[in-house]
Amino acid sequence: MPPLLSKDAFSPSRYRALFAEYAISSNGFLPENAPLTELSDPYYGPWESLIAELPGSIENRTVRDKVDRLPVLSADHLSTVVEWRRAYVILAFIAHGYIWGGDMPSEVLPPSITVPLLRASGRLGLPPVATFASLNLWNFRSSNPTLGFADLDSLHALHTITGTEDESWFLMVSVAIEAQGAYMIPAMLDALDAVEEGDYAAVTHALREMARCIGRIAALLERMDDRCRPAVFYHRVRPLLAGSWNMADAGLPRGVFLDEGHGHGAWRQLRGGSNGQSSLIQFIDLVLGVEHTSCGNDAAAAAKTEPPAAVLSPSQSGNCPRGRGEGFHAEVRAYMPDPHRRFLDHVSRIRPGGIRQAMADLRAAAAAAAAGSKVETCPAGPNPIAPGELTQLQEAFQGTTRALAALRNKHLQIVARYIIVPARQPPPPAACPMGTAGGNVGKGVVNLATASWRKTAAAAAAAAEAKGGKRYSAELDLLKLTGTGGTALLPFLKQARDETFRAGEMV
Ligand code: HEM
Repeated sequence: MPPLLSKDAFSPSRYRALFAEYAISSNGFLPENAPLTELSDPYYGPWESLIAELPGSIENRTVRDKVDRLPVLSADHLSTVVEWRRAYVILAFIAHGYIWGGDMPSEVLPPSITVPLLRASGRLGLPPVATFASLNLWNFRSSNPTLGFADLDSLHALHTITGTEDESWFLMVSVAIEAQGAYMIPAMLDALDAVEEGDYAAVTHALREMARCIGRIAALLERMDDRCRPAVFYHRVRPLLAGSWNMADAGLPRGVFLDEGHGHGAWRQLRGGSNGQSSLIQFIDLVLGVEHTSCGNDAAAAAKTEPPAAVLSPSQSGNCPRGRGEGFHAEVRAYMPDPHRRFLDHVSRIRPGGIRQAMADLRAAAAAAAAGSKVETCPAGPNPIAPGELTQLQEAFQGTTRALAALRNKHLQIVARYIIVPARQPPPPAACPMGTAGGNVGKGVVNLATASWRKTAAAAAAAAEAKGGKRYSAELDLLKLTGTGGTALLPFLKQARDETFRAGEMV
């Protein structure tokens, strides 16, 4: 699917210096060129061999043995940024394979992975865990680059943790979405400028374009079902990509100890990889002025744990328990590459409250003018706005926020199909071709999928007993299901959708 407009239509060359500073390419938050497929220095051969056979090593339970025999390689031979990214991708995948690739999760990550992973993640400004950057942004190739990275059918993941086509497709849907949304970045920066200049027709036009682009993103999201089966996602992929935060039920009550050797190391509790870490969606929120306040997590678990040590924007703070402090959306910025996090901070400073606040200011000024009060200057821009123009702008803004709320609604439906429904069904037997990870409740495997199932089954039994044996709806317990990022799923996602919708109604 080609982008709506050519990338040149919104003169990205204007932003060349800005985009260079914040590592934004003509593919948005994706790199300009497809990521490196191999570290050419033979010194890193052991890493390359391990990642090449990772799914098989997890499946036959040899991954830990192999990692334990791996030497601690120095990161000093990495030089270019694309090499650092590749090292981070490899090591984050192996880390998850090591932690979750056994019957019980491993509470300790050995020095052979911890030491270089800490170097690579520190260099890139990311936490030492699989993130949207390692799984998606820097983990793809295209079999037909001339079609652009928004062409989902030609995208393939460089690495997956399960070796399944389902996982590759799951990861690539997000890559295509990032590419599809890329041209909105200069377009919306132009729109913020146009507010400043009082060129409201341009803002209206940009908002309409944005709504159409969000529609295309929604169409890509809907293609998830084409090649990613919910049961494979839920029982195999998701448990292996889980983080170490809020994972007590899944067997990591203290998180993971990152062992640096020689008696050094630290316990860390980190969110797992999640599309919620996409900078693109947060960029759209910021420009529109959609504000999120949910912590997206179980308050008790949140209060016990620390956010990752990374620079966080103070701009968004939610109604979160003390000790955690930020809303989910602000907190996951620590899981974005450092330049992208700084870019979002930059955008939030251009016009706090985004176009929503500008609309509110314009409306107040127009109302004051209609009432005959003297308006010294219009706070949203230098030019007063004509009533007809204001109506058009308002409609365009509402159209865009509705499109974004509809996208979040589609996402909720996906979450229902890929998490809620499979969580209600018993795990497949170990012998099933879907594989073993997560399908081994009876054999004592402990991970996110089996923990959710045990919780639901136990609650159902208890409730059935309390109700005199009546059939129990597991609905309430499903509300407590956690995402790979550690969130209490449905309330959080619904709140994000409703906050989006409300932003449109506020103008
Ligand atoms: C099978 C497909 C998917 C599933 C099961 C899924 C699941 C989830 C879950 C569980 C969360 C809660 C946060 C967390 O625990 O990390 C979440 C959040 C989020 N996801 Fe997805 N997701 C899927 C695909 C996508 C895709 C393709 C996108 C790309 C647009 C996306 C965008 C988001 C965003 C932006 C959030 C943060 C909440 C928000 O801002 O609305 N998800 N997702």
